[in-house]
Amino acid sequence: MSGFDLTGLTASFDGERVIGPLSLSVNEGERVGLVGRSGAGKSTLISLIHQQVNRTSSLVPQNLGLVNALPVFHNVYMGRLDANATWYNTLTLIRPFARDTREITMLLDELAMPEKVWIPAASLSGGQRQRVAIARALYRKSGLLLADEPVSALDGPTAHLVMKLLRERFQTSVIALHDVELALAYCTRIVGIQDGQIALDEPSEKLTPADIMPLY
Ligand SMILES: Nc1ncnc2c1ncn2[C@@H]1O[C@H](COP(=O)(O)OP(=O)(O)OP(=O)(O)O)[C@@H](O)[C@H]1O
Repeated sequence: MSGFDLTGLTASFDGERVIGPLSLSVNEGERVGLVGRSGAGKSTLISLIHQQVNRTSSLVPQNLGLVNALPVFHNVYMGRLDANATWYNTLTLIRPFARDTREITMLLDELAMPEKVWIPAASLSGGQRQRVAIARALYRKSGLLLADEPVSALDGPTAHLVMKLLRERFQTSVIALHDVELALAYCTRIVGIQDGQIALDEPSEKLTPADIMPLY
């Protein structure tokens, strides 16, 4: 099951409520675009969902969560750390197994950066770092993707390439996007967040960019 049905979602910082209480139910197969102005609560909502689904989802956080001192390979490999035995993960740190190297290089090839597999994450550009976090989420092979602005640092054609890949590989997704056109093109449902509440929830096919603009 990759959908979820969550109620009573709330988050506060320093005693100030920034999310909810709200309910969000997402069916398997839905692709939800989370939109809303900066500070509306999208990132907070994504991490709440991630906690509530017991961290089983594939997550692309806004800060990417890469380990700079490790090569791209190991940053991607981390997507599936919990699926392997400790001895296997420890050996991989020193000398990766050929089948994992093959799989991860193929993923990086799909993201147009196979030559970076042994480069430390610290030496990558912003857009390359973002693609490593996306590769890590793809490598996890979860049915549910939670992604926070996953293509914000990518040029137009690369953003489309990544959005197509995410649509193809994840059955269900919740993706925060500032680019309303991308949200309408790749998501089946748009959820608009305003002041920590759901202010819009409609199928994408019923919406135009002008319908979403009042949220900004
Ligand atoms: N760790 C934190 N400590 C205090 N306040 C926080 C923290 N994280 C988020 N907030 C506050 O919660 C509110 C929602 O933030 P959040 O990052 O969820 O918004 P967002 O919609 O994702 O914004 P953006 O589009 O800029 O990423 C903001 O007012 C923000 O200042």
